[in-house]
Amino acid sequence: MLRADRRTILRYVLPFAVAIVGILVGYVLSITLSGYFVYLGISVVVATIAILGLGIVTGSAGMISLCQLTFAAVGAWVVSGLNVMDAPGGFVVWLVLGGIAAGIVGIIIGLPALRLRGVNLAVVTLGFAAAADVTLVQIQFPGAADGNSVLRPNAFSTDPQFFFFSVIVLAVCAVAIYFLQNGRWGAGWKSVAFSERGTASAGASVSVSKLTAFAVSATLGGISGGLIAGQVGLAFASSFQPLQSLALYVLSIMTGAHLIDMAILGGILWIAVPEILKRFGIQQDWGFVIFGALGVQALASGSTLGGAIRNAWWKRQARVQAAGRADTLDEPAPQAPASVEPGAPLLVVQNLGVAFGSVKALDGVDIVVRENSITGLIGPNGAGKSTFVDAISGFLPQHTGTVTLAGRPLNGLNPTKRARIGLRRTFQQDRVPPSLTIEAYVRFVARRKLTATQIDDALEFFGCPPARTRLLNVDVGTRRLVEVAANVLAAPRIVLLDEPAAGLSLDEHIALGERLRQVPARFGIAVVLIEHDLELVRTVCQEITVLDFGQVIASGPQADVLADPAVMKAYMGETEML
Ligand SMILES: Nc1ncnc2c1ncn2[C@@H]1O[C@H](COP(=O)(O)OP(=O)(O)OP(=O)(O)O)[C@@H](O)[C@H]1O
Repeated sequence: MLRADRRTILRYVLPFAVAIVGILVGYVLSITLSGYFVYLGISVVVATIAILGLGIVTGSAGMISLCQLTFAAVGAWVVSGLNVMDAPGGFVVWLVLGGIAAGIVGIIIGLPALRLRGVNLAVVTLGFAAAADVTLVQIQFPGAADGNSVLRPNAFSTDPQFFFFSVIVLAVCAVAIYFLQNGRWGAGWKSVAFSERGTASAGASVSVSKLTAFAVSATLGGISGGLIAGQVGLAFASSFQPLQSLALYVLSIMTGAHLIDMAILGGILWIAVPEILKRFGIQQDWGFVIFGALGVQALASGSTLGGAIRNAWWKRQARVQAAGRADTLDEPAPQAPASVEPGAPLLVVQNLGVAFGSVKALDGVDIVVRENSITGLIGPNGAGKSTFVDAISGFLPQHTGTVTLAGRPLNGLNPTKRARIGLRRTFQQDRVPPSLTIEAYVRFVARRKLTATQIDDALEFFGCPPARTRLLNVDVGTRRLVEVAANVLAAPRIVLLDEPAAGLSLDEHIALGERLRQVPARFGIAVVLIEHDLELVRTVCQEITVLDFGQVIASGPQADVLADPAVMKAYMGETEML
């Protein structure tokens, strides 16, 4: 395993090193390329910035945006307007202001994304692009009518110099995006793309994740538009048409433009395809047909070029690492610390009821979970266990009855707020975003400062793979363990585990049981374990509550509950089986 401190250094130093190399390459190209290719080079860089931004909404956050060039038009408009006004600060300041203005428009356009998905969101964004296009044609860009050309920065006034300037802007944007992608925001974007419920239960706001994705994406769009204004001098609506935004979208989903190298490839294709057509004497509009065909292929295959290449590489790496390491889950659990006595009532549920139409999934359920305790919640299929977890964690606000955590009423709080005040849950279905590394996922879910060593220790305790492992390369059972470890590292008051052992082998069940038993003493957290596997519940839980047809039929110390004839009858159907 890579040492934790080396891992941290690599994460911070590498992106700057790559950016500096990129800038040097840009400088060399700026002094070696001939005039026409310099102009094309500027266009490639500008398109790369726009596609990189688009990749955040489409590739990272899994939404659709068909108006990236309209955000670019906002940036170009602001730069042109400030140029006409001869505003202080010069081109660089105007460029930044253009990006900020586009970012604000991005948030406004992102608002419908809080309610809309898929085709509906596509229609909204395309409608915005079409409306903006009509308006721009009518009113034109500031300075366009009287030929008031945008002034480039003094040191970058020639085309080769402006190309070099654009490369520097791209490098700055790329480093910023790298850190955003690998920070909380990026984890939020990837999480929301995979599961909104999983995102909320990690204490993150789904709305904030979506809006930040739109804002950052539009900001980059605005910066690219500002650069276009500097490149051409006089901006016109024809550079920002909705059809071009559509083609840009196609390139972003085809290449996987949230990845910086793939955004560069997208930028090259954006310029190269029409250029090649021109060389062969074919009308450049045919480029849209080619982009359309590539888009259909990308949507049909469901994967991006960048994603496919990286997945293949990571799978290979995972195989090499797996060969060199014994499976930690099979190792005996760490030495148990002294067990702690359960404390005061922590989670108090009174008269909880949930109805789906005429089906009463929960009816008058009372449960008390004490601090530092492990309570098992069992019952046959359809008894209401998952409904209970959903109601307690805030996903079923229509429930009746009251729920308090450490005396604080939870009624009316959404899942994000409940997670933030110390009530965490895991899911029966896989809600762990495969596009993250284990470490990034753990940091996202934990929502608190953790050293690499703390993460490594907790992962080792739960028998998870090393922190750098991609979740994509981890089987579903192990992903559940990572989910448990991450939620425990969040240091909540209580964690509700919905069938955490599903997908694990028998040996792994036993190992997990041993580890869960130690959670209250080791981490100071109360646990509610929802399980079908009675052996696991027997091993782990002091107290057990049994649900049947949405009602509590028994509750109390393990031995008493499991000996209860009503439980035997309801849970297993026949008494001999318990
Ligand atoms: N969204 C829903 N709409 C309608 N009925 C539902 C819904 N969710 C659950 N139910 C019903 O509520 C009851 C309780 O379901 P729930 O999934 O909570 O049971 P469970 O004990 O978790 O079952 P399992 O062990 O199979 O996961 C079942 O009758 C189920 O069909």
